[in-house]
Amino acid sequence: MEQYAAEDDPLATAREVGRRADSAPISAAGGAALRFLAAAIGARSVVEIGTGCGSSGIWLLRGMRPDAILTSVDIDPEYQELARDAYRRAGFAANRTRLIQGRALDVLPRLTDGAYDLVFADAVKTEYPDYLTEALRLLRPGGIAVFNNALDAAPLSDGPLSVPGPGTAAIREVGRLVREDDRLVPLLLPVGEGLLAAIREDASPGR
Ligand SMILES: C[S@@+](CC[C@H](N)C(=O)[O-])C[C@H]1O[C@@H](n2cnc3c(N)ncnc32)[C@H](O)[C@@H]1O
Repeated sequence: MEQYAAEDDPLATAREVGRRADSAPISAAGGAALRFLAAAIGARSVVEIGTGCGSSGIWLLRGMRPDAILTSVDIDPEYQELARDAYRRAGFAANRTRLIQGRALDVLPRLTDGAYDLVFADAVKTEYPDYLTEALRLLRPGGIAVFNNALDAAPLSDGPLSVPGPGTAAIREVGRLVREDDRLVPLLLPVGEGLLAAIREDASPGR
């Protein structure tokens, strides 16, 4: 499964740059799932939380419509410069991306309510429940929130390593919040690092 999605030169280069910079680029399988989801809903407007060195952004842009804009937030301006290079190498014009430098929880409240088709979260795990709150405000009805590293919520053994850290506890919490929210259609995809996805349902009468 992990090898099915192949990375071409721009993606392989972005991964290598990200690996050297220690920015934990998304796996090819996870990226392919992001591309699929963006394409399935014809995404025109996407928010990414955690630009890194551009790997997930390239996957998202490849699924989005040709005129779509990726808004990507990261606290680290150097990562964002590397991401800008990665998007350019992948053939995307500069006006297809809006890179905003800052803390996610400072930047997200400034973005417009209901204006986005997809929100992808891949930054601070302990902030995932807050990202969910922001995503539900940012998404249009029918839009999708996606959280990376969802499999970190599942301990692989009963040994000492299975004691949940704060990141693990937050990922479990966001999983519970998504599952128990009647406004959301949840899906846990066991690809890559694990993607927790949720469609924000249309709340119009008659549904
Ligand atoms: C796992 S990496 C993102 C990888 C990227 N999505 C990719 O596939 O290449 C997490 C990113 O979150 C950023 N980050 C850390 N704390 C942050 C914060 N408070 N607000 C926004 N971004 C933050 C880091 O600088 C890092 O680039």
